[in-house]
Amino acid sequence: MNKLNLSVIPGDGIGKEVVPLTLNVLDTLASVHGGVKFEYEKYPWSCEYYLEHGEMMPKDGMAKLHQSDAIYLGAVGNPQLVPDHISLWGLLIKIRRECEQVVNIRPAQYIKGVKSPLAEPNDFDFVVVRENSEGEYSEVGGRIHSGDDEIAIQNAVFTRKASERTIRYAFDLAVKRSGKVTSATKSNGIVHSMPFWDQVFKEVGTEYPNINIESNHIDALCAFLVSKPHHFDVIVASNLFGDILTDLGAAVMGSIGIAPAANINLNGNYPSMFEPVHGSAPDIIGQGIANPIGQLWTAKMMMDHLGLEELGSLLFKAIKETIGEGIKTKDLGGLSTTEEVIDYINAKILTQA
Ligand SMILES: NC(=O)C1=CN([C@@H]2O[C@H](COP(=O)(O)OP(=O)(O)OC[C@H]3O[C@@H](n4cnc5c(N)ncnc54)[C@H](O)[C@@H]3O)[C@@H](O)[C@H]2O)C=CC1
Ligand SMILES: CC(=O)C(=O)O
Ligand SMILES: [K+]
Ligand SMILES: [Mn+2]
Repeated sequence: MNKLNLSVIPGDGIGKEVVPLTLNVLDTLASVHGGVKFEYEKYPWSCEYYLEHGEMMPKDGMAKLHQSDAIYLGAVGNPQLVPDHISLWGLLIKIRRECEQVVNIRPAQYIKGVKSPLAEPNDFDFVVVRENSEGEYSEVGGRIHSGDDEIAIQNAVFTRKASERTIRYAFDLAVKRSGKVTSATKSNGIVHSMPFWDQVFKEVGTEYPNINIESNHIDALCAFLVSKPHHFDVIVASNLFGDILTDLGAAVMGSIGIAPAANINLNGNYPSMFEPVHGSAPDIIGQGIANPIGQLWTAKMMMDHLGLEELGSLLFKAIKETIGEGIKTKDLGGLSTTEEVIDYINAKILTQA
């Protein structure tokens, strides 16, 4: 029996509603497989944990995570209890950084049965490769003075190492897909880091003569994701640009409740982390209507990452068929609860296996 140890962090808000239920689906997948078992280490780290302990996770928390084969996280953030910059930097971003999860992979594709707000979604299928360790998400800066004289300075950090490995990851992915990489830039307004990013993109691109390359300013790229999402294959972006593009990707799919993400460690020293694109959705907590598909599609990415591609495919097929058969939560225009969607997907997996 291949035992896989998963660190499970439901986090806040709908993370707590969705993550525990999706573990049932993981168990179903394991039972179907027969040769694999998921063992869960569950951690209550969250904003409530912060109120009790004064920190988002304990001092030895990171060492515990390091033991696992993967980290499975819901969402972090409850601004009513803890300011977002404290909760996210104390847990989500801390894990991304300390586990050296240097790229964030976020696919978006047209899913039959999900009503895209676009008149002609044209079967789009793209992946955003987001730099996940630096860029605009930086602690470098500070605030001084007060009142009318108050100043806030926030520095973005772009290293050759991180830019290059992100861009190279995007090219390698494009080799396996349809052979096109689009870089998100803003070198007309951001005059140091973005021309640098463009230069690295061009340099790495010369190593991939068979890949088509293009560069779009982030503002135009946002518009193109709405007007012609089918044009794109792999999009590579800095941390903030990638963050924004992937909520947009989720929106053109039809709901942020279905969008998945994978924070990937590339050096093998620490586990990767799987968490959906969405946050803790405070506006729908406690109603039983959170869409579990984002979390489950994320679990599919985790299966693929753990070398269990057949389970990943089985899960994705069950997800698509469930949506196709109209078993959908409110955000997708359906009437089903979170639990009903999960139960249906579980049953699908069992009948198809
Ligand atoms: N990776 C993470 O853990 C992230 C955490 N956050 C945090 O989450 C909190 C809320 O942030 P928001 O900006 O409101 O973003 P959000 O993604 O939590 O919610 C945006 C909108 O999408 C809806 N939504 C999100 N996920 C859904 C799902 N699974 N099913 C149905 N509807 C869903 C929400 O109800 C809301 O109307 C904040 O504390 C924020 O910092 C935000 C984004 C990512
Ligand atoms: C924080 C956030 O929105 C993200 O990393 O996706
Ligand atoms: K999340
Ligand atoms: Mn985001």
